[in-house]
Amino acid sequence: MGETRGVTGGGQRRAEVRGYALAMPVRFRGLTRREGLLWRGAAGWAEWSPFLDYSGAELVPWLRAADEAADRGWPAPVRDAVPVNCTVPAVGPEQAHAIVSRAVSGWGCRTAKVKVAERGQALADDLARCEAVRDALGPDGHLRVDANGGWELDAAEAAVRALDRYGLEYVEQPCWAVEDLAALRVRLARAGAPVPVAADESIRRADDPYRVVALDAADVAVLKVAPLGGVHAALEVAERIGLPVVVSSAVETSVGLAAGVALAAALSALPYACGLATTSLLDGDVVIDPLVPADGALPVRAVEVDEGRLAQHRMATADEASWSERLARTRALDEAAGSGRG
Ligand SMILES: O=C(O)CCC(=O)C1=CC=C[C@@H](O)[C@@H]1C(=O)O
Ligand SMILES: [Mg+2]
Repeated sequence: MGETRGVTGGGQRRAEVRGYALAMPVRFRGLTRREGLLWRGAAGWAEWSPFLDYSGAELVPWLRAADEAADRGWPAPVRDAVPVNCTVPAVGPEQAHAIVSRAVSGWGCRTAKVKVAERGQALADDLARCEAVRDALGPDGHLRVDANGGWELDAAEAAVRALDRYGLEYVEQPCWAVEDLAALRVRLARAGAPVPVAADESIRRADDPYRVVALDAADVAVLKVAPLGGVHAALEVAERIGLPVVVSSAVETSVGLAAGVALAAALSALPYACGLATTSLLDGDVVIDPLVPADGALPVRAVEVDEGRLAQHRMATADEASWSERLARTRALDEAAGSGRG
């Protein structure tokens, strides 16, 4: 063998770390490939897969989420399945229609989240995509859009009012600044088009996730387990933020998705379908029984890595070494912060 395999964990826990690399046939979040590290602890399998545009201290919550999965485990669920939406990348109307039709007929999904405001595209592209998704959903389906902060305030108001001809359940992160989210809510209400606003990046990449409440900037809070530091930490945000909550993935394998399902399963209320059906964005998985929706929902259950699948999708040795170094630097940051937490 001779491969140098990483290890992680301080003290007595020295878990073997292995990397995965999966193609993403359809570009999403600027990605055509998803990579991460996996290891197993006493409580289960952990995935640490912070996107490469995350660095330094931003990587620590992702590590705490992984250590929680491996060593502590998650809170008890209050439900045995969580409703999920399908996710439509910034593709053409025909492809969007096919993605949603497959999700409706194959998974029983009744909600679709559509990526809009993609760099290099125009509102006409978003309108055509949402028209096709509405057709595939039928009149009773739920259609939400996610701009990832891509609109300025005036463009956001124009786009949301135009896209609302297809009936929007909510618009996720229409603008980047929390102040603009608040201003947009006021404008939409005044215009008689009060499309709910969901905050995502303003929570997961913010120093203060509660500022969206202080500024009355959102109707819905989107929570992702990894950037918020784990299921327990995200539950605390859910309880404190005082808004309806949607759980969304970070496009992980079923290992990381299981944490998102655990969060959604532990929430006292779950008024919206969750963005956890994202294994379809990856060209494969690493577990024995991937988390694929049925009857519009994902089951609440543990997952086990399939050694054959992991071998098939194993990260190249050099990449695994640099990811392991990234992990070691992050663990050192966490331990230094921990000693500061002392
Ligand atoms: O919420 C969903 O439907 C799926 C997950 C999803 O949309 C995202 C995952 C990861 C990063 C983002 O590009 C995006 C999001 O902004 O919510
Ligand atoms: Mg989002």
